[in-house]
Amino acid sequence: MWPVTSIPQPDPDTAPVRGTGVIVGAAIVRAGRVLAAQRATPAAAAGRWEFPGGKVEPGESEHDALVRECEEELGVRVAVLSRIGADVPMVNGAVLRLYLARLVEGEPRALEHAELRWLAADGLDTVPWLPADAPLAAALPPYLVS
Ligand SMILES: Nc1nc2c([nH]c(=O)n2[C@H]2C[C@H](O)[C@@H](COP(=O)(O)OP(=O)(O)OP(=O)(O)O)O2)c(=O)[nH]1
Repeated sequence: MWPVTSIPQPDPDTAPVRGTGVIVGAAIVRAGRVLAAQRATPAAAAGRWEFPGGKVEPGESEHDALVRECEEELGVRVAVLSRIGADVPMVNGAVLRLYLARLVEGEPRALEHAELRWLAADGLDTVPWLPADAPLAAALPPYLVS
């Protein structure tokens, strides 16, 4: 019989994660409200709300991925600031990582989403978030003081 050994597990909040395992989201805050986006696809996630963003491509920094995704999805340029909350593990083994962001240029348009909404702190629970986003939305109120 093989001896049973205890393998130390990395701390999920601090361990480095390979680029393709990270989904970055942008909490774009303006005047005390955060921009939430309703997914249009795939069918299983359609109707749920999320933060604009997406997968970090190999060789791409997380900041660059967020800037790229916000251009593709919203038609805006953002400045990426500090991280918000801890990584949220997702069912596919990836993690969702949220960053505070500010609009630098343009007005967000739903180029890939079904709808966009600016939510104040007291409106964060008015939309059905994707499961991984709920704990991150709950961490937002301190950032939504106008
Ligand atoms: N962008 C984004 N995706 C999220 C969030 N929460 C969450 O569970 N997801 C999931 C949905 C998808 O399964 C995955 C990211 O998919 P995506 O479609 O946004 O990423 P992408 O643009 O890089 O994907 P692709 O269509 O280019 O393949 O992460 C979130 O807040 N923002």
